[in-house]
Amino acid sequence: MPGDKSISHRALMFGALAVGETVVDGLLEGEDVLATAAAMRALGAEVRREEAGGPEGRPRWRVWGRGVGGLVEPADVLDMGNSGTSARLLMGLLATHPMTSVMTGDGSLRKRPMKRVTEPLSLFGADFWYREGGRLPLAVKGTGEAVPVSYATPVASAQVKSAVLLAGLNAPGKTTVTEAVATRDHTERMLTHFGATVTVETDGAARVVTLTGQPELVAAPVVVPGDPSSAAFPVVAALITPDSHLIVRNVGTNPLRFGLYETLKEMGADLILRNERVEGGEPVADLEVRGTGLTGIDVPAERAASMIDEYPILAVAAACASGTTRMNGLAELRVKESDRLTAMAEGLAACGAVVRIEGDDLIVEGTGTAPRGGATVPVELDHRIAMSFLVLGMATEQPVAVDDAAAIDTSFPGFARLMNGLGASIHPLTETAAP
Ligand SMILES: O=C(O)C1=C[C@@H](OP(=O)(O)O)[C@@H](O)[C@H](O)C1
Ligand SMILES: C=C(OP(=O)(O)O)C(=O)O
Repeated sequence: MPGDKSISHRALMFGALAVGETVVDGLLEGEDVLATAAAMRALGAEVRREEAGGPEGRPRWRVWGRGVGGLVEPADVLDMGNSGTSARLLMGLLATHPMTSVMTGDGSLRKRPMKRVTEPLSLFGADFWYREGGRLPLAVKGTGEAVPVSYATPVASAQVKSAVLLAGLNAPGKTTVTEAVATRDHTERMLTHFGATVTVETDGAARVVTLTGQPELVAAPVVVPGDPSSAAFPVVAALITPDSHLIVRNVGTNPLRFGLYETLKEMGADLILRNERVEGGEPVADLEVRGTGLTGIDVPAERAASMIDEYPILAVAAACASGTTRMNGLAELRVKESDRLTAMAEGLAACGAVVRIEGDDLIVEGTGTAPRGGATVPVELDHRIAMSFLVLGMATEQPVAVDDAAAIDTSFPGFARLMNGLGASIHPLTETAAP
């Protein structure tokens, strides 16, 4: 599996703030992470790639950091491409550096809401200018005299939590984020790994995370595990293809990222974790899966944060399962790279599935066999929509097409090659000549 996207972004950002050389193996070389790498270079860090410097001749990345508070003003606009994580986490860093930066992104990112981070970041003393609705392009004037902040996140979002914690890195005293539902904790884990003091108190599903500001971050090696959000595609492909048998090696199993696999097991998936171990502070395992059929279930809203990027591919699994699957509490899907709730409902319906949206819930009526397929689905710059419908096409009678597969490279370079090696037939459609 390609490296974990969330962990890859953080390895580059924290490496750029640490003193010394951070060596990163297994970095995801997707466009989103490359946008973070370019931004960290523009902010003064040295970031280098060695073609075959890592284990088994894989690329190795090295980052020489500038110390907490040591980033320099970028000379040009920072282009975060398609990546919400790059944009929002970086805004946290920029908010507490005394300089002015301008940020933009692609047509998808420029539609996504940024007030969810600019509002808490203003509490540190930063100023923001943005388009209507808090949209990119955006300018931030960071403060050199930040005050620490205590903030309760109104949305379950690891990006909001992380943006506040990263701003808190360069504020004296304790910055606290309270979240009503736990979201992925890679920021907390990796900041601790780099020497920061981060405490986490839990109260039922809620968490209170406290960071002590202005630590000296010390360079530390990072081994990036395989991305469970990417592994979801071959795993579901195997589950919806009868008689499949697949082992996916080295997949991160962090419990705050593992909701999809829990859900698939509840749907009756033959899914076994092998060789469970801890690598670089994160739990990993090999996943063994067999295609033996799935049954629809109710997926509780409380689980959404632990599988937020996996609903498109879960909806595909549900369309091939027998019985009703109800996915509850998906409001956040409307503000991803596209409106994923609508994209899945419309795309699955075009492929012949029975599906509906009720409020923020997605309901898919499975018949025990895959829907017929035979549609071309608009991707709207959303990698997960593209990959989900291509996987569906492995099980349908008629082929499924997507109108643009380029976005897949943001998180899963080599997706088509890998899936074709498993028996898929993903290929560009040849243009028919104009009459
Ligand atoms: O912190 C992160 O690395 C991410 C958090 C999630 O976003 P939200 O915080 O908006 O839920 C997720 O969708 C994204 O792919 C990666
Ligand atoms: C939502 C996603 O990423 P981001 O928010 O970083 O664009 C994703 O990868 O599905």
